[in-house]
Amino acid sequence: MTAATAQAAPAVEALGAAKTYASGTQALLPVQLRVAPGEFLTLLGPSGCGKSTLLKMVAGLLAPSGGELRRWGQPVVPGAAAGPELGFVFQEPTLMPWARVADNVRLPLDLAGVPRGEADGRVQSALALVGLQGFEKSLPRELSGGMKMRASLARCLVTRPRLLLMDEPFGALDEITRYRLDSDLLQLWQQQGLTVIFVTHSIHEAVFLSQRVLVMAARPGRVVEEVSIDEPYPRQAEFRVSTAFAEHAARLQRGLLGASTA
Ligand SMILES: Nc1ncnc2c1ncn2[C@@H]1O[C@H](COP(=O)(O)OP(=O)(O)OP(=O)(O)O)[C@@H](O)[C@H]1O
Repeated sequence: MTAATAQAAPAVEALGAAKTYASGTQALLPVQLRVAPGEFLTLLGPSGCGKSTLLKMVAGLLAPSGGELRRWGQPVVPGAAAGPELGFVFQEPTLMPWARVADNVRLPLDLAGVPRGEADGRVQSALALVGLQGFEKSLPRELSGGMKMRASLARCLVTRPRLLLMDEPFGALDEITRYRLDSDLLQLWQQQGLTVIFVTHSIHEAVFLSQRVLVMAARPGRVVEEVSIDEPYPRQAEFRVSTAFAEHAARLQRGLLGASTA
């Protein structure tokens, strides 16, 4: 494959990707999905609709039981190291409690054998991107929940990923902190030209962030609707109280309700 075809390939494709666990649970019926480079896509749905399952299959952390996943045109090999191009942010910040912020953020570079001088420079840049300059020497217990999540995001950005998979990253935060992190994430997404697949239960978070939302339903897990949030960026706080925002939220709400009564 040439560099030109890699550029043209979708960032992510799911070609009938499905998952039935060994227990017999149909976590995800076959999904057809194409995510363009630079897109912000959100998976929205209730607990158990297969959001994490789909994200883990895209990351190669979980093998599909049917169909295929591709990243940048290449088949995803389950269990194979994804490389620095992919970042995965979990709901829990999963920081090493005994290590200072800078050491936590440098971990992926240490594991990859990046020389210390270069790694330290990249850690500084990643901390600046998430607004944590000055907290290099802090321990995780000295940080607020939002700051821990920023550190976790910095640890992900330090490898300079092109694709960010985010599994309810701000779900445990208070609403105001979450709004702030949502806004900062959008800025990062635009600045860095990232492709993002974001998982949430929150209709409002989905509307605020996304270009496109896949509405999902449970038992069995499946995609029931695809909704475009055709609103310009940058999206300011006022967008949250606009009529357009309310209309998009109502549309997603109807999609979720329709799926739960179907
Ligand atoms: N390892 C597993 N073995 C068996 N069943 C599983 C496993 N992981 C998930 N499931 C089941 O698959 C379904 C989809 O789970 P998944 O975690 O993907 O949903 P989700 O939408 O991400 O839920 P949540 O929002 O609660 O995280 C659920 O019914 C869940 O119980």
